[in-house]
Amino acid sequence: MARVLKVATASAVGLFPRLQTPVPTVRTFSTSLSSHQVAGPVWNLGQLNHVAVAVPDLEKAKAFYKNVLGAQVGETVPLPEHGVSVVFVNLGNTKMELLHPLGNDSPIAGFLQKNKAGGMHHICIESRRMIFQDRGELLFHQVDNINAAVMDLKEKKIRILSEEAKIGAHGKPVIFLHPKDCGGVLVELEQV
Ligand SMILES: C[C@@H](C(=O)O)C(=O)SCCNC(=O)CCNC(=O)[C@H](O)C(C)(C)COP(=O)(O)OP(=O)(O)OC[C@H]1O[C@@H](n2cnc3c(N)ncnc32)[C@H](O)[C@@H]1OP(=O)(O)O
Repeated sequence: MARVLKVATASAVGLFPRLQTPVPTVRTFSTSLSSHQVAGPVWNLGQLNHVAVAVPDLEKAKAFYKNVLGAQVGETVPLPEHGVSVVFVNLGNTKMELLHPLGNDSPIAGFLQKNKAGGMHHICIESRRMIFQDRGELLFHQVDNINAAVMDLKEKKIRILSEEAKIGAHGKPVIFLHPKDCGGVLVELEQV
């Protein structure tokens, strides 16, 4: 859903400190947002949030990153709604997420059956809100980017692996895109 803000230049810059004048991305579309009305994606990819690795033995993997490589390794967090337990390894500019199956229907069970020693499971890319300037007026549209992404990707026949966004490991909405539609890589988009 689009929200419209009418603001003066100064307050726009104040509200959205990442924006410097002139506004870097300027597209024109009406207040009722639809991807039909926009030339490109209505959401904006940001940085790599994490690379996830599925592991058969979580404690062994934690010990490897902590004791052998000397990384900062977090606590094990069970996420039953995702069917996994996760551990984040802090790498400074990004993270690794160690994944281990939780429960009977874990979505990573099949992957670990095929890859007994574990392996790279998915990448997670941040998806930022995009702010639009309308017809040169100081009329800004804020897009709920995960819903915009869903709409845009469905039109482009990219399979989304859940009916709707779920809340991911960082408490933010996430969607997963089918690896066969993304060059063989399972892609998670996280709204930031
Ligand atoms: C907490 C949260 C967060 O970070 O915020 C998480 O990480 S949750 C992390 C866990 N959650 C998820 O992964 C949710 C989304 N994932 C899924 O829905 C599933 O894992 C699928 C991606 C659909 C795969 O499921 P499953 O292994 O049962 O399907 P499948 O055996 O039929 O696989 C279909 C084809 O995709 C390939 N395939 C399966 N998993 C893959 C992966 N991770 N990367 C690349 N390719 C993969 C298989 O080898 C197979 O290819 P061939 O046909 O060529 O043999």
